[in-house]
Amino acid sequence: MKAIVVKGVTKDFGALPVLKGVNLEVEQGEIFTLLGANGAGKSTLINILTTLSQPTAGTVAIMGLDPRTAGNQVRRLMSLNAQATTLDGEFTGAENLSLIARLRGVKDVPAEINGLAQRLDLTSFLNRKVKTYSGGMRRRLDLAMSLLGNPQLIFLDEPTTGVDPQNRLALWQMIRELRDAGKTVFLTTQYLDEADALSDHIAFIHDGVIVKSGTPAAIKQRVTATYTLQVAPADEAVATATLGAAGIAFAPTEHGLSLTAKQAEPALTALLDAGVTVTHYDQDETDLESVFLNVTKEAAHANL
Ligand SMILES: Nc1ncnc2c1ncn2[C@@H]1O[C@H](COP(=O)(O)OP(=O)(O)OP(=O)(O)O)[C@@H](O)[C@H]1O
Repeated sequence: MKAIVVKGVTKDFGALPVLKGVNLEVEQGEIFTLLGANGAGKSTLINILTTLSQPTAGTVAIMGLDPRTAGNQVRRLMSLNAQATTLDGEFTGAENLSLIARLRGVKDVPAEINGLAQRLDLTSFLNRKVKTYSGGMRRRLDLAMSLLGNPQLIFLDEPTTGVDPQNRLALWQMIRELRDAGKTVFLTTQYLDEADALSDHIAFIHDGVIVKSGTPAAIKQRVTATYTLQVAPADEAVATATLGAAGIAFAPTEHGLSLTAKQAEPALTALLDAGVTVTHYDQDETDLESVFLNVTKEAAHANL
C-alpha cells in the first residue's frame, strides 16, 4: 500500500485556481520532497493531505484511507510540523512536549519525552523556557513535537529554514533516521541541496501542477542533458528563425538558448549551416538548481 496517493487534485480559492490537477504517489518509508517556488501551492497541498483543507476536486488516499470519510483515523497516523511554529515561548521545552503528548493521547508521557530528548539531543536545554532557545534548538524541539505519539507519516514544512549549517546537518541526520526507522517523511524545502541530499523522490510543483518528478539521480540525469548555446548578437534573429523553421524547440534564457540533448546537436548543425556565428555551446551543470530553473522556465514557456 502507498503512504499517499493524490489523483487529479484541484483547489480553487474563489475564482483563483491554485492546484490544477496534482497527481503524486508516496511510498511508505521514503523521504518525499515537494519543491516549488513561493506561491507554487506547496502549503495548499500539505493542508489538503493533513485534512486541514478539502480539495475542490480529485481524490486523496492516506495509507489507503479517504481523509474526507476517515479524518480522525488519518490524523492519528500523521503529524504536521508546519512553518508557523506552535511552540509556546513562556513554557519550557519539556512543558511544550508534555502538553502535546497529552493531547495526542500518549500513554507514558515522561518516558516518551525522555526517549525523544535523548534521541534528538535536547536534554541540556529541555528545562529552559523556549523563548531563550536559538533557532536550531527550536527546530529540534519542533521535530520532537512532531514525533510524539509515534506517527507513521510525518509532514515537515521547510524544517531547516533559518537553521545554521551545523544544526541543519544534524536535522538532516535526524530526518534520515526517521526514514530508516520506517517512517514516511513528506518534506517541503526551498533548498535544492537539501532535497538532493535527503530525498528518495522529488516532485517539482509549479503553478499548481507537478511538472517533474523522480529520484534525485534520475532527475539530474535527465536534466544533465541540457545545453546552452549562444550566438553572436547580430545573428540572434536569424538563429531564432532558423531553429523555428527546422522545428527545433528551444527556451531563451539569460545565458542564451537552452536546448535538450536531443535538440542540441541538430540545432548546432542547423545554425552553422545557416552561417550563424555560435559563440558558446556547452552542456549545462547538473545540480538541482539548474533543474529547478529549467523545469519552471519550461513550464512557464508552455503556458504562454
Ligand atoms: N486561503 C487562501 N485564500 C486565497 N488564496 C490563497 C489561500 N491560501 C493560499 N492562497 C494562494 O494560493 C497560492 C499558493 O499558495 P501556497 O501557500 O500553497 O504556496 P507555497 O508553495 O506554499 O508558497 P510558500 O513557499 O511561499 O510557502 C498563492 O497564490 C496564495 O496567495
